[in-house]
Amino acid sequence: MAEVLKVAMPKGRIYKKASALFRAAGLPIPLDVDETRKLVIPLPEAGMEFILAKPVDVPTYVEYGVADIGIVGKDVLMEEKKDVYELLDLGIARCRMSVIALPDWTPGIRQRVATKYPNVASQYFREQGQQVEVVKLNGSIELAPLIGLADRIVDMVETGQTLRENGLVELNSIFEITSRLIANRVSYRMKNAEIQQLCDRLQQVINAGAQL
Ligand SMILES: Nc1ncnc2c1ncn2[C@@H]1O[C@H](COP(=O)(O)OP(=O)(O)OP(=O)(O)O)[C@@H](O)[C@H]1O
Ligand SMILES: O=P(O)(O)OC[C@H]1O[C@H](OP(=O)(O)OP(=O)(O)O)[C@H](O)[C@@H]1O
Repeated sequence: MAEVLKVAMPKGRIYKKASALFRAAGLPIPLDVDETRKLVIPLPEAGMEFILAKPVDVPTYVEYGVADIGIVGKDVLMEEKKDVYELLDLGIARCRMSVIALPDWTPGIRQRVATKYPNVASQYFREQGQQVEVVKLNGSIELAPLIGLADRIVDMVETGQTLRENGLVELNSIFEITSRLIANRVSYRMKNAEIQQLCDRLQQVINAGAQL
């Protein structure tokens, strides 16, 4: 008998794209479960159970093994550095991590950088040999240079609309972001057949270039 796969699914912008990818791979997954208040969703027909999580917590559930697999942005993986396997690049929720400032920004001796990703930002500026003070914020990061909290920010850019509407410029891009399929190390061995079958089905859809 095939084992049920416990899947940590991020609520929010990734959910719809990820569930569309699963459906394209032939799995009967509902479109709108993230709009209910229910957090654990049994999906017996798909051989799965969804755990609806805050995106940043997905690697934690997977590392601890309460979820066998999960879907998460590369940004979160780079920031959290959890002990999980990264199995597949799903190619969805594409954007980039960038350094952003007001157009009149100039390099100073010691500058302040605001971000939701303090580990990513600290590592980047260390590698660049730049001394900066990193301030952690939890959202609306673009506010920081506008109101004088920071000289630069490290944040995600997709369409560039947020930057344009706030008169900010992208100084440089640090890395590209897409969502990834991750697995718990023990689950990957114990439920290998189920996980491998899912990876193969998803890979086929990704290779076919389905527009989700
Ligand atoms: N503008 C964007 N375009 C494309 N992908 C994005 C964009 N912003 C975020 N993402 C991707 O989607 C993931 C989840 O983003 P989302 O905004 O849903 O979550 P969050 O801001 O962490 O959650 P919450 O709003 O609950 O705090 C990010 O980790 C990133 O990989
Ligand atoms: O280039 P764009 O298409 O404008 O997308 C980029 C914006 O999207 C994300 O914000 P999100 O919507 O997650 O809101 P947040 O500020 O609460 O993090 C990100 O932090 C940027 O602010």
